[in-house]
Amino acid sequence: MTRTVIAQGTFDILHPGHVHYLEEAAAMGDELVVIVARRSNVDHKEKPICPATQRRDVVAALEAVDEAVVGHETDIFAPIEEIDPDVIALGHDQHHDDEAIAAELEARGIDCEVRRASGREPAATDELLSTRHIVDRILERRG
Ligand SMILES: Cc1cc2nc3c(=O)[nH]c(=O)nc-3n(C[C@H](O)[C@H](O)[C@H](O)COP(=O)(O)O)c2cc1C
Ligand SMILES: Nc1ncnc2c1ncn2[C@@H]1O[C@H](COP(=O)(O)OP(=O)(O)OP(=O)(O)O)[C@@H](O)[C@H]1O
Repeated sequence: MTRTVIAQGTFDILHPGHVHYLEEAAAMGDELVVIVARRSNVDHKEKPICPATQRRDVVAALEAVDEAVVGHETDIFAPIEEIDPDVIALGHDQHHDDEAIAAELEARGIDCEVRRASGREPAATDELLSTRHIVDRILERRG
């Protein structure tokens, strides 16, 4: 049986940290589906610059990714219910509470494991492994 993994995030300006996360998530199963956050749901940091459909299309073009979808506007568990994954891979630094997610999955009758991916160690000292760092660097050098 195909083991489906879900990864999710903003993916505004892609960098090797995203690739690391998505490759690790893909290795947790046979098929990787990525949920791309809507602008309205990114409220714990600066809003993304690129439109959601653009972020989705670029993520979908990555080798590790089988499918990318723009997330639901109000109920972040609605796409999960529809996709019915075997694993949800949380990013190493994501603010979501693993146990709260597991409890909501159980409440909705979704039998799915919640796992954490690891962080990528910089391969070179000048690697920019965060969208925020890339934006800061652009402002510093071109602003
Ligand atoms: C299991 C799960 C499902 C999610 N589904 C959606 C969704 O359907 N729509 C959405 O806009 N955001 C969704 N999100 C939220 C974002 O993907 C993300 O966590 C956050 O808004 C963006 O911040 P980040 O990239 O720093 O994680 C989901 C998050 C989790 C953990
Ligand atoms: N350096 C990294 N190593 C491993 N995973 C990462 C790294 N950077 C981001 N990710 C993962 O990619 C997913 C999407 O993250 P997001 O798009 O918020 O990236 P970000 O570059 O960290 O953004 P920002 O810098 O704006 O906080 C998250 O699950 C996050 O944990």
